[in-house]
Amino acid sequence: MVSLQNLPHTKTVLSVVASLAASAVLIPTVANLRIFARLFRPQFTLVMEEYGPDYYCDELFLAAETYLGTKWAPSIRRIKACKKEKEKEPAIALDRDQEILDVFENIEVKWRMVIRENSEVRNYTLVARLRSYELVFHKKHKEKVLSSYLPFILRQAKAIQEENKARQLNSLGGLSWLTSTKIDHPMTFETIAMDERLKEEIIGDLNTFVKSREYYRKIGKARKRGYLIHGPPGTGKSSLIAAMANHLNYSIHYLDLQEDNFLTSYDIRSVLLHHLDKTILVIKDIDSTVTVSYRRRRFEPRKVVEVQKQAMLLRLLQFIDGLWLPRINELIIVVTTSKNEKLDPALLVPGRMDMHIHMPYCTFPAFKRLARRYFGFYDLKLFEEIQGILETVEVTHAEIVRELTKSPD
Ligand SMILES: Nc1ncnc2c1ncn2[C@@H]1O[C@H](COP(=O)(O)OP(=O)(O)OP(=O)(O)O)[C@@H](O)[C@H]1O
Repeated sequence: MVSLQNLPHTKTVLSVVASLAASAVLIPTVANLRIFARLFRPQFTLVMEEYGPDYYCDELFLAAETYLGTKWAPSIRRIKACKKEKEKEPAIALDRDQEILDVFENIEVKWRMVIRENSEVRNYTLVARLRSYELVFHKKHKEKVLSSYLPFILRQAKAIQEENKARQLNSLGGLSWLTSTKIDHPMTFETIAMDERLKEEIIGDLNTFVKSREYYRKIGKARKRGYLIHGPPGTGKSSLIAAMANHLNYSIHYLDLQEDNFLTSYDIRSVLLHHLDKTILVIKDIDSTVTVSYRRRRFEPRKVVEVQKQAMLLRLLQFIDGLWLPRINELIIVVTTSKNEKLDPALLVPGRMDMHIHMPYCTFPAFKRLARRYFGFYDLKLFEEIQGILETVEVTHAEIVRELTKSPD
């Protein structure tokens, strides 16, 4: 909640000034002159309270807290530190009555943290302590502070929060996402061995997607991009997903389409609505079938049926494309298969999966990259022979890595 106070009130100022001026003439002390100067300083104070009228945490207050947490000033004597589970580092915040000076495009502003005891009831809740940030600046900068500085604070805070967010690996347990671990996969686009032109194409596509928020908003579509990765087991499909997540700084959600309860549209909806933001939703081995047991009505016996994963995936994609999912904000869907020829043509129509990526058996350039990564070799006489062999046999990257890492020699 933000309120702008023109301090001090003109009438009060004039009357106080009149009496002060009178006394200042009689006793022109330094203290009097200071008070005099302060009263004339044309300041505005912008107040940002923690809670809005509906007792919702105010976005601007939180942004200010995040932004100021990165600022340090010798004047600060007391700070607060707290850490949320999903964050990498503890967050630092100003404590009561602490002040920070900031300069933005030659404008000087002063931030102050204020805590008031309070007995106000908001939305049936007693707010006992009201925290707020006060921003003090010269009144001639009012327009600039409102139109440039505050948006700058919001942007900065978002970037800091993103940076501090620990990326996670999640999988579906029942109908909710379980966080198993933090992503710490070393694979990057630098280390993955694959066709260089294809790699550049994927990086370009990902970068365009990330930058196209405005475009998706304009066309009114859910902001998602689908990648189909196909190739034999061990050629780097999962490694590519890790490289994509590392490149984008996204989390990963594994969706195992085995769940019995994944049959109803309601379930799909509740699973997806769980704020899948800045994440890669991974569905592996889409060519396979899953055995699902279900019952149509409550007292009927359960039936066991074989369901094509692709049918479930299609349904999921239709839901995501549907209008009821605009809340999904930056979602990348990656499906993998080792049998591309078994895929349902409906899945391959343009717009369903935006990019088809083939991960073939290991080629000679890919081998050289692996050798360089594991041994630091750039060239060897033996390479000629290996090149000849790779042209005649089908060998996966995983097999080569296993051989290369058998012994340090
Ligand atoms: N293209 C690659 N570049 C670098 N390392 C690779 C590559 N492909 C495979 N590897 C190595 O082999 C291991 C297994 O590969 P990965 O799991 O990515 O293959 P996959 O195609 O996803 O296999 P699957 O289909 O069985 O899941 C990786 O952890 C990595 O060490």
